[in-house]
Amino acid sequence: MGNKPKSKSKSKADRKERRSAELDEISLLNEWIESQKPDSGSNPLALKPLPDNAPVGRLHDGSFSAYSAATKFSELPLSKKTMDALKKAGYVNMTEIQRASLPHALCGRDVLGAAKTGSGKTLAFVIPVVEKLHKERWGPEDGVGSIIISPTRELAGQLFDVLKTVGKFHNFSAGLLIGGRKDVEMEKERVNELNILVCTPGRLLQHMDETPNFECSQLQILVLDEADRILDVGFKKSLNAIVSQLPKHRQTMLFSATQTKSVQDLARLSLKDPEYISVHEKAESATPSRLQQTVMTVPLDQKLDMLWSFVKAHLNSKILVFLSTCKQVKFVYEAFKKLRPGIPLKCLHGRMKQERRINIYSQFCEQRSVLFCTDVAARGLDFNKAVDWVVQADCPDDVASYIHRVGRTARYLSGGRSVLFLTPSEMKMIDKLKAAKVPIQVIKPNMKRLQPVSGLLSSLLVKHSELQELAAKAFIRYMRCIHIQKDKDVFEVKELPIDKFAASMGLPLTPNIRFVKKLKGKQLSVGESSVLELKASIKRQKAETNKLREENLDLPAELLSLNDSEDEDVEKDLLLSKQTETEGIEKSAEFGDAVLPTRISKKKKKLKINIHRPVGTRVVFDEQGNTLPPLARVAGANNDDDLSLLDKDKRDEYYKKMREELMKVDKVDKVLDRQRRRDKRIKEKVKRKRGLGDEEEGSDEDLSGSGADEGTNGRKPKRSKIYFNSDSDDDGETRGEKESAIDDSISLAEQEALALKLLDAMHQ
Ligand SMILES: Nc1ncnc2c1ncn2[C@@H]1O[C@H](COP(=O)(O)OP(=O)(O)OP(=O)(O)O)[C@@H](O)[C@H]1O
Repeated sequence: MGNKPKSKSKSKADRKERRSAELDEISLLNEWIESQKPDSGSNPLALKPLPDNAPVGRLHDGSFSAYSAATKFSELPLSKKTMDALKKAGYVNMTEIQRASLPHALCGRDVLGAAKTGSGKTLAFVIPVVEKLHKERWGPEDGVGSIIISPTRELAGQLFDVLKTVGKFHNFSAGLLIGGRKDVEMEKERVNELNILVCTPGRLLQHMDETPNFECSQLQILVLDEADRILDVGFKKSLNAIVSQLPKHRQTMLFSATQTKSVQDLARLSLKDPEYISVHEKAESATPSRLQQTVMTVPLDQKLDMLWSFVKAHLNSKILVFLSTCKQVKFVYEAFKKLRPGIPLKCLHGRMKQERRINIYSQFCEQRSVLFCTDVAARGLDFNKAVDWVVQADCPDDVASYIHRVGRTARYLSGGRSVLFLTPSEMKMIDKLKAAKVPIQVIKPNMKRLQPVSGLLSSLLVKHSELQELAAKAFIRYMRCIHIQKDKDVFEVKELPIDKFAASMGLPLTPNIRFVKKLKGKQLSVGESSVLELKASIKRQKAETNKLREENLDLPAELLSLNDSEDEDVEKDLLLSKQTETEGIEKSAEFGDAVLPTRISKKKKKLKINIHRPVGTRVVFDEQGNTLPPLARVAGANNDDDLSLLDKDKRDEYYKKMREELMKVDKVDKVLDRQRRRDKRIKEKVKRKRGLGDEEEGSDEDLSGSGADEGTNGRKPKRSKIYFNSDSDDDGETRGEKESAIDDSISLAEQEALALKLLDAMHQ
């Protein structure tokens, strides 16, 4: 009992001692920072590094070591708590952007930092944030001391994790404020107690507008990560509203791989003589040196074939595929999933629920898989285990967007590869990339290795009407996206093979798009064209905002042969099929010379062997001796009716008939299949009994062992279930959905058989 007051006083004394040690440390750090400040405008990278084992901090003569020449974190004037956290996380040596910016940022200057993707910019601003509040002895009662703004929720989450790592031993409170979370009311209750906010602009503004007593009048540091994006037109209003509520006297830091220097932008943020730190400005390339970048021409109507072929040839890789709209991501993901490429597929876009987005993001961090995504994943994300390939299946909006997308691979010290598909009318993008110091190699696709998928898509679309709807929406969104693009040197709807593209997606008809009709229909007079241009520019602005919304950026080898120079590595790796990956596929099979198996196409080109067709299935040839994909044959039979399909009633009737026929064929198929499986089971049973008899005669132990192994009646698990289980898990689908996914998927053999039967039935 008597001990109690003693221990209380002891802990009080401890606290007092700790506080006084902390105060001493802070005053030493301040003295050190003040005495060795780098000259304003100087580049710390130009200084001679400190010799190894040189004394650090206060020296014998009372002076301090020159931290502006630091190459290691331990040579910087950092608190022990931050140093311990960095050590624990394994950070020892600084990257160039950290060496160049930290000395300036630690002495309180505004910083405008630019460095290549994956070069460690996050620590370059998180460390000064933590240190500033530590030195100010910031506490819960002081309110918001720092705000870090990110354009996307995933990136905000990632920044928050880095902040937690660096601030591990500090006592600040920090909060992640991003849209799409249901607990906004709880957030409102607690947000006033937070010292550091990591947020997206929309959510921050929501709190500024709605949360009682929420204020940031004491703010010390504001950070904009991916600053050029946040200063973009899409965020303009939100950012202006946010900045108007912040005190002008603060430190501001802006970071990005593609930095803004626009005076207007900087004036909006009231930067004071900012330090422009662009460590890779003089570098030979604007992208990481370990990144191998290639580009090839892919006609729009062969894009899906090319993408499918690429995925099939890289089943052991982690691949990020960028498409331009959410709808395309959905369509390609759903369609490819049904075709079962042999690698888990995932998709990420802004229309997904937040929880699902987070799940997909973390699963992709851990797993070999293909992630189809919009630009929501283009910036800042640091996928835990290296991404092997970045595939830009759709052309990026501009050079900056290209740089950020490819920057998801080859991060820090690791290597990576990227390939960009450009349609013939988008080829000017190559000049723009080269002018921006992007070392990109032009390569030619090896059409012999192309695996056409369009025919399969046609059959999928007939079987699954929801997929047809998705395809139509994806088609329309893509066209609109091209239409509203600013850069008309690169993006021009008129140049696109619209009908062929629709057909390549498996669509029986080209969906009607008003603006395309308008563009096609008449030659515009000068007056009309400027009115249209004006309308287009308004649309572009709206679209920019919508795009950000879509992304939920929170507003309320063998396929390729090198063209110029030969690079064997690239050649081999791109679409180099491994033997194991081509199981069930005739190795020597060739496929058509880029013939698109579209239904409406009347061109009869050579199409040799369909490599998807399992050995032994029936092949049907047309009069010229060419094979035809399943539904192209059906369409061929009705070629005369193609035009009449434009009539909605007739089209519906046509589809209804097709579906009925398919259902009939399905029924027959199911009966046959059931019978086949029953026969197989009986055969296996007989075989097992025989085997069992042998074993019984041999040994009892063996018998029990084999019995245990055959807990599933000796049947092998179904291949499709294993695959779809893993995929469905990826999607966070409910059990019911998973099951329907299993039922819905049709194998290639089934598709062929169905189409053949359907053809017979229709002829009859
Ligand atoms: N000093 C360091 N030592 C070791 N690893 C580091 C260091 N600094 C950063 N990294 C690692 O490098 C990777 C990339 O860092 P970061 O995400 O900060 O890059 P970035 O420059 O912000 O990229 P982006 O422009 O794409 O946003 C991360 O995995 C990070 O942990």
